Amino acid sequence: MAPTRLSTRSEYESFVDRYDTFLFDCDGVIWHGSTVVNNVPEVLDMLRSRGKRLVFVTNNSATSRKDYVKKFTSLGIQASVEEIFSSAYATAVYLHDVLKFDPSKKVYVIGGSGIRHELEEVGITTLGHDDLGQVSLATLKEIEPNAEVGAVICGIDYDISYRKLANAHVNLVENPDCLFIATNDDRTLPGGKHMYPGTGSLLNTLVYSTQRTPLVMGKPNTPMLECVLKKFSLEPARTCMVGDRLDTDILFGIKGGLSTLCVLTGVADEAAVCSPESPQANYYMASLGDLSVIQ
Ligand SMILES: O=C(O)[C@H](O)[C@H](O)COP(=O)(O)O
Ligand SMILES: [Mg+2]
Repeated sequence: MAPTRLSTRSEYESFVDRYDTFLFDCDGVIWHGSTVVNNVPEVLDMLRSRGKRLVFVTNNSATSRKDYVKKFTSLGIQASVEEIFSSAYATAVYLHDVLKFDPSKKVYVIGGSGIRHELEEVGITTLGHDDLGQVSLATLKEIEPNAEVGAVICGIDYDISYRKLANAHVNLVENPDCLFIATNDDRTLPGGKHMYPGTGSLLNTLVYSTQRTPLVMGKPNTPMLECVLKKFSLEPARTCMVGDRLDTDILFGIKGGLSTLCVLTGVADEAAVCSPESPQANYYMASLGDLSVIQ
């Protein structure tokens, strides 16, 4: 079923009135990199003024929730830590609360400060963020499995290095008890003008070399979905997931029994959004900033 295209003021009004909670994806919906999408701050203000609850659900694990608040503020958007649910936070919650990860063990991280800080918040020590040094065949033998490492986590890492990959690889291959977790597995990362390699593209280097399958946290996978549904006690019939990608955001909404809105901000290809295998009823399409016509 093709999505219902919203384009008139009355269509926007009745769409907004249908829901109490809006889950917003971030990359490609609220912003592209560090550029906010036109009129989106006004749309979010309008929703808040109508008493709507906003939750920001992002697969981007590069930034901690506290630092996301700073980013939102810098872009003129009000947001609290409690409203932000990133794949780094979902990973920390899952390791700590669900897997009951042994705090005497450490986590080797391929990823940014977002993962490190969220894990530290739940008392888990991380390794790997400064493994940036050059490697040669002569120095390769220095890279050994570390018995203290109980898990390897892979997220988006703008400072990816062979040294990090080699450390992650030996820990995953030499220690079968070492958990293998990915914050998400998006193939690409929207950066505004272009798409770039996403977490999934980095992750698959390790999947290929170790022949191990990671547990993936982020949209549309179950760990993130269950955490969000539980933490915010969502009423599916009154909740809409707003995203830019069918394979993560829209599928996440469908799995949660939510309504979905696919936004067209130059990332989601309109043809793909309208593809015949597009999902179910309560599936909408709009340019998010256009909703600013209603106050
Ligand atoms: O590669 C990634 O990690 C993702 O493309 C990216 O960060 C997605 O973030 P989201 O659209 O879920 O905010
Ligand atoms: Mg996105």
